[in-house]
Parts: sequence; structure tokens; C-alpha cells
Amino acid sequence: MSVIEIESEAQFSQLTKEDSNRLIALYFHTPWAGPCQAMNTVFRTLAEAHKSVLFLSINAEDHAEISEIFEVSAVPYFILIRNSTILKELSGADPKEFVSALNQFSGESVAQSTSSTNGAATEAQPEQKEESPEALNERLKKLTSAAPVMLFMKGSPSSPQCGFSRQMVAILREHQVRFGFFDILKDDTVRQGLKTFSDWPTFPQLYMNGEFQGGLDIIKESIEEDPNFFQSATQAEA
Ligand SMILES: N[C@@H](CCC(=O)N[C@@H](CS)C(=O)NCC(=O)O)C(=O)O
Ligand code: FES
Repeated sequence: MSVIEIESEAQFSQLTKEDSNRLIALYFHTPWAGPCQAMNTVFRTLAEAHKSVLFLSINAEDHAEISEIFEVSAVPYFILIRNSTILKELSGADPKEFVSALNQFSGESVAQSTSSTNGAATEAQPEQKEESPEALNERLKKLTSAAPVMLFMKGSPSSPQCGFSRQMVAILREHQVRFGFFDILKDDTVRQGLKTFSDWPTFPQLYMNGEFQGGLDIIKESIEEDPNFFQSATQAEA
């Protein structure tokens, strides 16, 4: 079964009601963003392997009504449903987690040739030095305070890989804020680790004086509330 690209809310309702016993995988994305494009390929490959599952791909921007029903606030976002019940929700572009959830709920265990999520699979591999949680914590502490203003983004300021990161760069430039940046697409440990460290599930993430300030929406709100937000925040320490 190939992936069905949703064209309208009516089509979505029809497809999700038609065969309610079937496992349905929903994939919310914005097609222009680089990391979403990579996930598109993953989603398509999985659809080929799991014939019994209905795969629906939803452009979260074009179909805001559907995104709202499921309270999708970040993309890529995956939802597994059956009998109108949500079995699993996943945010972020970690295919391994999605594959295990899919295997678990579909009842068909498809060989995971491209991943080593199984504990057993790691045995045969050459020993890799895993960063301990403490070491990662130290690294993140250093990274988040590497400059007075640090932006954790997808891509680089001159070549953002996602619109959310691009908007944050534009805001910082507009306010003539000097900032350091880290491309989280280059380091998945930082990408996943920072979500826990900041207690924030998405990127971009902005740090000032080593303190987490927020994602794009929060920063926009902060500026609305206080047009001198950047000055106030960066001078607070001085
Ligand atoms: N509403 C968010 C938008 C950011 C967002 O949704 N980011 C997503 C897509 S770029 C994300 O980082 N997902 C987790 C991931 O890709 O690891 C904000 O205010 O910052
Ligand atoms: S929305 Fe897909 S990478 Fe940002």
C-alpha cells in the first residue's frame, strides 16, 4: 500500500472511518523543510513494508483543521490510530521510534535492516563509546553558554533547513543581536539531549546567558510584550 497524500478534510474523514479496525499511521509534515523530506522517504518505505496499515500523509500547513483535531504543534509528527483511538503519538524525526511503535501495533514485525534499535543487535557491533548522561549534560551546559546568545537551530544562519529556524534567525538579525549557533541536524545526541535538558520538544531553541528562553512562538511573544526583550535579557547579567 502506498502512502495516500490527503487532499481534503472530507477525504481524511472518509478514509479514517471506512475501515476502523485497520491500523492507521498519520504523518504530519511540511514538505518544504529538509528534515521532513528525509522522513517522507522513511514513511514511504515503511508503507511498502506494512501492507496491512493505512498510511496517510498530511501537510500540516495546508490542513490546519486536521492538525488542530490532533493538536499537532510540531512537525514531523506521527500518530497511530485504530478504532478512533490514539495508540501512539510521536514528535520529531526519529524513525527508529516510529518503526518500533509500528511493529508493536501492527503485529507484523518487519526486519529493521537499517536500524539497530534492538538491544540484541548492538552485541555484534564494534563497541562504541556511548556518552554518559553526565558527560552529555556537561557538554550541553557548555554549549548552551558558549555565547551570550546561543541559537540551536536546523541548519546554519546562512542556510536554515527549516522555516521555524529561518524565522528565528530573521528575528535576531532584525534586532541586531549577535549570536552563536549550533546546527542540531549535525549531532543527533545534542538534538535529542537538548529536548530533555531544556524541557522543550522542538527547535529552534534560544538560550541567553546560559538560560533557556523559548522556541519561536515564545520569543515572538516576549518581543511583543517587551520590545527591548533582547537588551533587557542580555543586560540582566551585566
Ligand atoms: N511552534 C514551534 C515550532 C518549532 C517546531 O515545531 N519544530 C519542530 C519541527 S522543525 C521540531 O523541532 N521537531 C522536533 C525535531 O525535529 O527533533 C516553536 O514555537 O518553536
Ligand atoms: S518543519 Fe520539518 S524540519 Fe522543521
